[in-house]
Amino acid sequence: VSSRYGDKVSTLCHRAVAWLLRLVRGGVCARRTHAFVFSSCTHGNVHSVLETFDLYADTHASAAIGPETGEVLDDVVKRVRPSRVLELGTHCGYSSVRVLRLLPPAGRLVTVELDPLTADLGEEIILVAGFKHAQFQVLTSSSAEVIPTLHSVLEPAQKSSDGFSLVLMDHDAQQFLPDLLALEEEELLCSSGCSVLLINRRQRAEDLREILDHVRVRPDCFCVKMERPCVVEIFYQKDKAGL
Ligand SMILES: C[S@@+](CC[C@H](N)C(=O)[O-])C[C@H]1O[C@@H](n2cnc3c(N)ncnc32)[C@H](O)[C@@H]1O
Repeated sequence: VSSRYGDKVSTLCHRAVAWLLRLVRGGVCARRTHAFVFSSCTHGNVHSVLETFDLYADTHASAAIGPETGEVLDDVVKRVRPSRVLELGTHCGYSSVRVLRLLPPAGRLVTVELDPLTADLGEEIILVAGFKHAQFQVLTSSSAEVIPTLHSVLEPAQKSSDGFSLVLMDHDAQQFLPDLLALEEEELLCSSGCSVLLINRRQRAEDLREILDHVRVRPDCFCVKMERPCVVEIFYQKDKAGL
């Protein structure tokens, strides 16, 4: 019994150390990326901000989706023309800036970041790129905690809203399915159509297996619209006739 107890304690310790390392490394990565972009880009110039991120990523480890996946994201934003976008996983704001620059004048981005310091750094970069708080909101929270509160963030003055027509998930692959289900449960996915982009960081099919298996057994409201090694697009529509 005591050896089993010891094993459990040791597993917990390993997990705690791994979590701390992820937190510290993540913080360092965000601070370095932010410092480089902030000091090297032309403030107020979106293209310069994105170019500076890409320049940084040429020589350093970077959490930003980068130009290749960024172009896939751009194509989806141009096709969907969303008025409300939800991003899970802000980091330093690279993908937020990519999305914001393509939104219509009335479009809004809500972006969620778990780590408070990273959220502040990301928000600053979005402002440096020239966007205003009327166009975006950074929420510091875990996706699971924030989703049930999003109705009030979307349309504070109204009881109901159309929900998000684009969701970008680039936070934690293990959260993709629970968060998708929570968004559906809360009726936060636009019923007339919502594209959900899943960023497959490790480009491993098994990382997305759970969510794709779920989607494929529900053809009444989901379909897989695009499947690339680094990004998968799921399309949600409540009314099957439109699929
Ligand atoms: C890969 S980075 C996002 C990169 C960003 N999309 C870009 O292209 O610049 C993932 C971010 O998600 C955050 N994150 C991880 N799990 C999360 C969760 N459950 N809820 C919200 N944010 C989370 C991490 O702190 C990290 O900053």
